[in-house]
Amino acid sequence: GGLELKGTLKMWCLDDFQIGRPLGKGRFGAVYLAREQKSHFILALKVLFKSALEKAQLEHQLRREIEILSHLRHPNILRFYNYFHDRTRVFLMLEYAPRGELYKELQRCKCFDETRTATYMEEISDALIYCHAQRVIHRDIKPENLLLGLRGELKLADFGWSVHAPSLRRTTLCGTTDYLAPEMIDGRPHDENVDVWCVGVLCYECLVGSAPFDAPTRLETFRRIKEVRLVFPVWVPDGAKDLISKILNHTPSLRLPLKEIMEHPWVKCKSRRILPPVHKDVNACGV
Ligand SMILES: Clc1ccc(CN2CCN(c3c(Br)cnc4[nH]c(-c5ccc(CN6CCOCC6)cc5)nc34)CC2)cc1
Repeated sequence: GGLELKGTLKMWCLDDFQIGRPLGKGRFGAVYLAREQKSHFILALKVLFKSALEKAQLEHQLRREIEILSHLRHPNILRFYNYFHDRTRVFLMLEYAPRGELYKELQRCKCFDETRTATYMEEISDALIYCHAQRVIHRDIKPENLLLGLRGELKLADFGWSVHAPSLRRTTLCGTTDYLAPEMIDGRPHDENVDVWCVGVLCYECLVGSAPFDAPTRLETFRRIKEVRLVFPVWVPDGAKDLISKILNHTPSLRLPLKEIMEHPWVKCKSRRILPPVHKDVNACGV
């Protein structure tokens, strides 16, 4: 079962856990495998250093991520159970994704076949339909923020950049440029359709093994994104080319809606999505 609830609102602390191996290091901290002492429940514990967060003025962004994550429950969204902090660190209790990070899998396989790619398209579209229904836009969809569950299903993680739509970006852009939508580059107001753009870029990168607007310099990548200079290798199947071309439209409102991505003939025929058995969500950690 889930992490048992003690009393009404359980205040967690580090002593409640046995810390396992590090799952990865980041700029502001690290993620460890952890086991809750009483229930032996396995989870991922993300440790962030308050000093680093303050220096980068990201405390408000973390507060927003916690606020947003604590209300999201979907099989393709990495579950957030609870959080706690001590004098120097903030701890996020997150679902453990047993099959690791999608981008490492993509590096290992070079590219994915149609079945695997179409299944990911169905899963991420369903997760985003759920987020957008709550006016949450992720804004940072890319292989680095996607994890793989027990059955290889996609788990959308890292809502650090997510906001409530509509929104104007306030903090400077950092990290990969390949997934930026044209309106994000121009700093124009953006809405849920930035996530739809990223689904198109992800579909291309999964099938081809490199991003559609990849270029030697950041500036050239921006130019290719704004022109939507889309070039497919000859072997990309027509169904996938049709889907990607309908998503990667410069005009946000003309992009194929998520529901129609899920119903696209190529996705319908190639996807082998397995939904986990629905279980009554034991009131895990009182979130
Ligand atoms: Cl502060 C910060 C620190 C590190 C990172 C980068 N990753 C973010 C995602 N992290 C994981 C989270 Br959150 C939740 N569940 C996970 N599960 C794993 C994981 C699980 C299994 C493996 C081992 N591989 C699995 C695939 O086969 C080869 C071996 C590697 C990683 N990483 C995470 C791992 C670290 C982001 C932010």
